Amino acid sequence: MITTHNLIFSYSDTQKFHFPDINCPNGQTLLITGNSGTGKTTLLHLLGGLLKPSEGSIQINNQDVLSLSAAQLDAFRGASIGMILQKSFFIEALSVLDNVVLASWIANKEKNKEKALSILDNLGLKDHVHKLPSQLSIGQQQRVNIARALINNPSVILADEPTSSLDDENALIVARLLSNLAESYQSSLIIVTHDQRLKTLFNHQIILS
Ligand SMILES: Nc1ncnc2c1ncn2[C@@H]1O[C@H](COP(=O)(O)OP(=O)(O)OP(=O)(O)O)[C@@H](O)[C@H]1O
Repeated sequence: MITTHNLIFSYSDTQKFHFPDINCPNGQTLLITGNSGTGKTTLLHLLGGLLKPSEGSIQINNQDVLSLSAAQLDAFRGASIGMILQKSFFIEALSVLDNVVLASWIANKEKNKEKALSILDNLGLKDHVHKLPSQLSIGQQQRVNIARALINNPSVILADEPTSSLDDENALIVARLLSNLAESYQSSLIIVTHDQRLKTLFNHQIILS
């Protein structure tokens, strides 16, 4: 469950973002759309604790995220937030499986290989786990990204343009998959996108202007 109240952020004196309040319960998907430059990625980075607002509050499962110290926030992010960024950043020398296992190691010093295999299997990547990321298609790489974000059972999944580099078929597959996984894991899923194809898929939407 993630909620925000009165979030305000500025990169400079001339540009101030005042974001609408967010309320995304467990298991629900919220789509945040808006034209280029309206602050979608900025908002996602605020929600993920990568940027700090000048005003406002963010609560994740009743934790006031902005009251945490930098070290506490790092630990909280690792345990509670899964981020799917627009570009995939893999360790290219490691297999798909090891890239996913590494994410659990970073968060809690556990090498959870069985779970990584099970998530990759759920995502239709069973036959690709021992390949290098560069040997996969873009759509498959995006699914590895999703596996990596889910390995620690995050309360909140934040996805930045997860479908914009995908063709129509893969875009719909990835969007539905993400939403179904969020529901079955009872995570709150927030997708920011300008991908018009997703607009018909989700009931809960906020448009930034
Ligand atoms: N690090 C930064 N320093 C200064 N200004 C920035 C920075 N990052 C983004 N901006 C500005 O903030 C505004 C919002 O950027 P943001 O990336 O959040 O928009 P967006 O809605 O995600 O855009 P797009 O759909 O094009 O990705 C833009 O005008 C951008 O130039």
